[in-house]
Amino acid sequence: MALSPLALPGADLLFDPGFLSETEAAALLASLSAEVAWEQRTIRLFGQQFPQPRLTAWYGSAEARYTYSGLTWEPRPWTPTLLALRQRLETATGARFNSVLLNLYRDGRDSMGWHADDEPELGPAPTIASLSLGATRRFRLRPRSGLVHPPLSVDLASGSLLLMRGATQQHWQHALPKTTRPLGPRLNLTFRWVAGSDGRLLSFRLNSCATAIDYAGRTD
Ligand SMILES: O=C(O)CCC(=O)C(=O)O
Ligand SMILES: [Fe+2]
Repeated sequence: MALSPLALPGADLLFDPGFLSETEAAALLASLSAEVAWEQRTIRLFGQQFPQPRLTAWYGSAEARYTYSGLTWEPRPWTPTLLALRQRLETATGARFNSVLLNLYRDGRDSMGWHADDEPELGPAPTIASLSLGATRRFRLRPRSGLVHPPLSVDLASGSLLLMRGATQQHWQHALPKTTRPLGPRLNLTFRWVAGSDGRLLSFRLNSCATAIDYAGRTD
């Protein structure tokens, strides 16, 4: 299939519900679930530590150091599987990526809270390619202050590709809510370009007061 625009004011979104075939997506889910070094990180919020309600991993080129929810991550080196995927996504999108954040939502109790990917390392108008594998989950978008618009829901099925570009992160937040539906695991990869740690992009920080509030503990 092909990438086509999702109409949303102040955002630049492209969506391909079938970027990978079902078979390809299932094979990739199996290999990445096994070969990725998954971790459950903790997040500091209001002076307390909480386990993130999902497993994560960060891969990329050495310069792609990244600060996320108050944590600094050194990327693990690319694996052949991730490099091949990056190549494919660069060809399909015309963008360049030097890193990928992987999230594994083990079941419907795993989630990601409302945030925008507006860390200074990503620059003012990041292009983020989000590839989903496994269980279909509902991805929600809501406007940030200054924009009045109803929220948008997009069901991200296995093999789908969502491209967020331009001012999307400045005007919109997104989240992956919990669900009580019995679901298998879902793996999401967000390919990004992260500027080096020399601070080149710091002056472009536009949303300095944005918070990546991500507290949503599992109840088990
Ligand atoms: O799992 C998803 O679809 C969203 C992931 C996300 O927003 C992120 O990694 O920043
Ligand atoms: Fe995000």
